[in-house]
Amino acid sequence: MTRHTSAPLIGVLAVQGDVVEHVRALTLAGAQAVPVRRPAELATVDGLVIPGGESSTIDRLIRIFELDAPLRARLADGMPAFGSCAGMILLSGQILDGHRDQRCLGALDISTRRNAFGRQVDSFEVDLPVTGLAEPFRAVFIRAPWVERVGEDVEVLARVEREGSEHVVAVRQGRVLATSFHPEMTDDPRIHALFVEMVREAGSIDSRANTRATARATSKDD
Ligand SMILES: NC(=O)CC[C@H](N)C(=O)O
Repeated sequence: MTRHTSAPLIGVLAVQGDVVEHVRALTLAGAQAVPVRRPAELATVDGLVIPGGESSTIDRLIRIFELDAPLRARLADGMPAFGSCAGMILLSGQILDGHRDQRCLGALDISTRRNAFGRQVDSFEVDLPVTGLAEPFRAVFIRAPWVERVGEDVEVLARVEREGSEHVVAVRQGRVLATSFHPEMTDDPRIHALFVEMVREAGSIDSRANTRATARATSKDD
């Protein structure tokens, strides 16, 4: 599952949403990127992006494609993941203003409010300072969520100010990254590069742990 080359294999969940844009951004950021539609494809990737789109539709399709259980299992097992916009909603622990029956994957200890900034006409762009990036990032918000509650293990990477209030719009918790905005819709690969680095780091930590486990098992056999 974990490769040792410098280009990790990163999947983009491809049931609905802006898959092609993420594949392109990941490739620019130095990863090998593949669409993921089947459990067998999910099993081969070192990390996964959940794209922007419509979170309740993606949630429904995940279940129809029988990806729900394998996805939860891989996330619980420490697979790195990055969600943008609808992807952030799906990775959350709680959805506010969700569709009836809409579920989330609980990989981030956050509560996310859907369509928090208003309707489609309220889509906007700002130059956003993001922790870990030297220069502000041109952030594109489209019917975006914001993060209303952040658990204590969650690091806030960015906040945006709208109409006099500040809202959390980028977070990281361990191996899971999420943004309310769409870095895949710009030509700037820095957020994807941050995620590719997280995947590389996770791969080398896991392979060191595997080496130690093998060494322990071998020494027991001696
Ligand atoms: N651009 C987007 O991904 C929009 C997200 C959408 N409003 C949802 O609830 O899923």
